[in-house]
Amino acid sequence: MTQLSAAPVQTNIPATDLVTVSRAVADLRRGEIVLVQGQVNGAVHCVAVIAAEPLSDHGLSRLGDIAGPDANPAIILPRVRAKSLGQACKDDLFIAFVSAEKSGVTAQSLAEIANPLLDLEAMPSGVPAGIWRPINMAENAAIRLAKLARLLPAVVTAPVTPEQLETLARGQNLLVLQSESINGYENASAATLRPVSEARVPLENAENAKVIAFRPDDGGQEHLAIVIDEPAKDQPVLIRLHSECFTGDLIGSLRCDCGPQLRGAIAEIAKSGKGGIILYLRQEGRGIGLVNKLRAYALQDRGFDTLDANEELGFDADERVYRPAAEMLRQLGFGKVRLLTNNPEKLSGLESWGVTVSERVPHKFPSNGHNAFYLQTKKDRAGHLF
Ligand SMILES: Nc1nc2c(ncn2[C@@H]2O[C@H](COP(=O)(O)OP(=O)(O)OP(=O)(O)O)[C@@H](O)[C@H]2O)c(=O)[nH]1
Ligand SMILES: [Zn+2]
Repeated sequence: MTQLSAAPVQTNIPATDLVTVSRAVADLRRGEIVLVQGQVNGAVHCVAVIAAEPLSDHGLSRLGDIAGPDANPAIILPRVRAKSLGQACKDDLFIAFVSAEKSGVTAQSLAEIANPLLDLEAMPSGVPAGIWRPINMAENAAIRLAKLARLLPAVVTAPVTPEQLETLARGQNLLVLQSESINGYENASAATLRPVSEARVPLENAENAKVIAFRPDDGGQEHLAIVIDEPAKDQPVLIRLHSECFTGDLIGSLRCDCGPQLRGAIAEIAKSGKGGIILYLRQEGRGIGLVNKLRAYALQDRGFDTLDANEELGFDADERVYRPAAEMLRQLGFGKVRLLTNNPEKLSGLESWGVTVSERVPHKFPSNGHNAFYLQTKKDRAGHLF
């Protein structure tokens, strides 16, 4: 971990700042420019940011106009990507490439640099020579914002002064974000989750079930609690934290074990006769989103394992946070749980937010021939307890 990524995460972020992050996520996904300000040891860095993935020549030229004639935009890439482009970058997680000239840098050439699926061995032709430099606090937060937007973690940035930032925000109606609001967004947003709807939903293996939807104040994604029967609040409650998996939960993908785990948890809770809860967390692809998970699958078909594929794309092996789960449990009135899982990080994640895990209940299902290597990798490299 570099010093930058180890920056302390602030969790008491004003509600208006959370809404700004939520709005900026949508702007970034549309190819819009946002402004990020970061401060470390008294030094202030401000950048105009555009995501590399939906980059257009129009967006790039707007960013160039913002940067002015003397400053060239930089592309911020994951270390692994820079390495495969022939750049040694020690232990920085992300690195900036600044081309020496503006001419020749097109949206397409930058998008190609950013996409590890394009299998580039060397700098694509058409991109002029340039320099590689460490990223600053604002650029680090911009990468985090791209991750929150479930885009590839690669952005194009142009440096601006704090005065320019003010002028641009007013004159061009661009959002201004503080790096600590971006870095702390997920946990701070989880603290504002509130139940917004609830209904009885009889399930195949648990007829007495209800689904409660929780929404954060900033308008971010809803998480769901599936409550089966009437679990007692003064006893440890049997629960599962289930991260969303469109492919496994919904269409029966054999690449993972999510479908059997979800249905198995419902059946096991119902069978216990004491009730329990499944928290269905909107953390598809271990928090990288469905589109990026499909990219990770494509890399796995080229020989990467499930953890390396994430890292090749510029993500951590696991990007999930557990405060949403802890917050929903708290609001439902449960402080002690028996957790259906093989993943030790779920235990420590919940406990770090004040939930007592009195027991881990193993949750293993037979492999199906397609997911054996995936399950073995989780055991060998992610410490899963099979
Ligand atoms: N990035 C990525 N995500 C994956 C892959 N395979 C499955 N997933 C996601 O991994 C998550 C699996 O979630 P869980 O089953 O809740 O968690 P787990 O870490 O396996 O832990 P337990 O099942 O509780 O033991 C889901 O969000 C899936 O979409 C993969 O190859 N890459
Ligand atoms: Zn799955």
